[in-house]
Amino acid sequence: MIHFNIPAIDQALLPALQAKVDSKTKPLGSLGKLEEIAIQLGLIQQRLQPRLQSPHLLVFAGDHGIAKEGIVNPYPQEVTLQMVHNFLQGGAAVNVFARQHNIQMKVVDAGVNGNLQPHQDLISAKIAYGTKNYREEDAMSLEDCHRAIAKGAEIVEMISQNGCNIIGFGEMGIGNTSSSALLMHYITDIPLEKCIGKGTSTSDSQYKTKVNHLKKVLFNLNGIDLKDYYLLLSKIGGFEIAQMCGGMLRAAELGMTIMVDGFISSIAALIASKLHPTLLKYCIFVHCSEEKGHQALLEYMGVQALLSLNMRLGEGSGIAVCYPIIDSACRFLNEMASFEDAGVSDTH
Ligand SMILES: Cc1cc2ncn([C@H]3O[C@H](COP(=O)(O)O)[C@@H](O)[C@H]3O)c2cc1C
Ligand SMILES: O=C(O)c1cccnc1
Repeated sequence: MIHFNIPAIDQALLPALQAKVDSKTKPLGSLGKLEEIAIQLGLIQQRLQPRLQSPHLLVFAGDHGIAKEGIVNPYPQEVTLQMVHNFLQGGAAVNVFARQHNIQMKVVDAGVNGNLQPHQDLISAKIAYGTKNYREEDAMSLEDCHRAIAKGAEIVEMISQNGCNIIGFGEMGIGNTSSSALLMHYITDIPLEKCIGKGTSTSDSQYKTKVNHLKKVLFNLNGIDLKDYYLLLSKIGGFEIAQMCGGMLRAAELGMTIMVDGFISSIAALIASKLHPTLLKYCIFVHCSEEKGHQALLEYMGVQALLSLNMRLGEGSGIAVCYPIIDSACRFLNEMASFEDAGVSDTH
């Protein structure tokens, strides 16, 4: 089992960072959330001039056994593999936005049910050809869960060695809104119906079927220690969720800024933060998804999302869209003139 050592962020620099923000030629506090992000970046990097270096976005892909039934997911399981090809060809939403903002994107095969040819943007980290159906048996063995955590950590370490200090976590896996809702319910104790959203569906009747079907999973978990997060992940999780979780923990350990995408990415952050609460200080939750449970999940973690764009896609698409705002926060701190520099009069 892999151990992470995530340091608490030293707050000693906070007054100097706040003073720097306040010295800029603007009314006090007028850059709102940009000011909070600028300070967070400064604290994570422990300097008054934080820099965003080589931004990366990883899209972790994995299949879910339950998706084979076609009951909780309107789109068939094959779409995971097909979308991975689409990512590698540059045709998905996340590709378009990542290209727009010069974010390097890599696709991780965490556990896709199919074989993939080698590709320069593909990281092969397959644990298995999808999880098992957790309605019938554990999604994965505990051993595979630990392998997935370690693999995610290894991948992030490799990316950081290329000079990246800000990294985003997106995902692709048909059926993974169901796995995420179950994980949220067991970890937070929020009623299951408040955790389940429509996912890729737009129909109320499909939603009701999804809720009824997922309620049947509840029996399998009787008697397990719900605070054993790795065990829970192995019972009902996904390989992409486990790898994101390990990746986020290693990113925090390395002092990187973590960009969390929508509902599924936030579930990985939830598990990671249950294991190491200091993780949240390294995270920027870029947007609040339309997926039903996301707002409640963010509130449970005591965090606020940067934007609310009514998006409900996943892939890391929210990260790619919101990254320029984080960039703006960093730039104003570094480039904006102070009252003194510009000869502008401050308040009396
Ligand atoms: C074409 C297509 C592209 C996607 N890109 C992200 N997702 C998103 O939808 C899936 C989760 O929804 P559910 O639990 O309802 O299956 C995930 O793969 C997620 O990333 C997509 C889904 C589809 C169909
Ligand atoms: O918010 C998300 O991450 C999300 C929502 C719906 C479908 N897929 C992903």
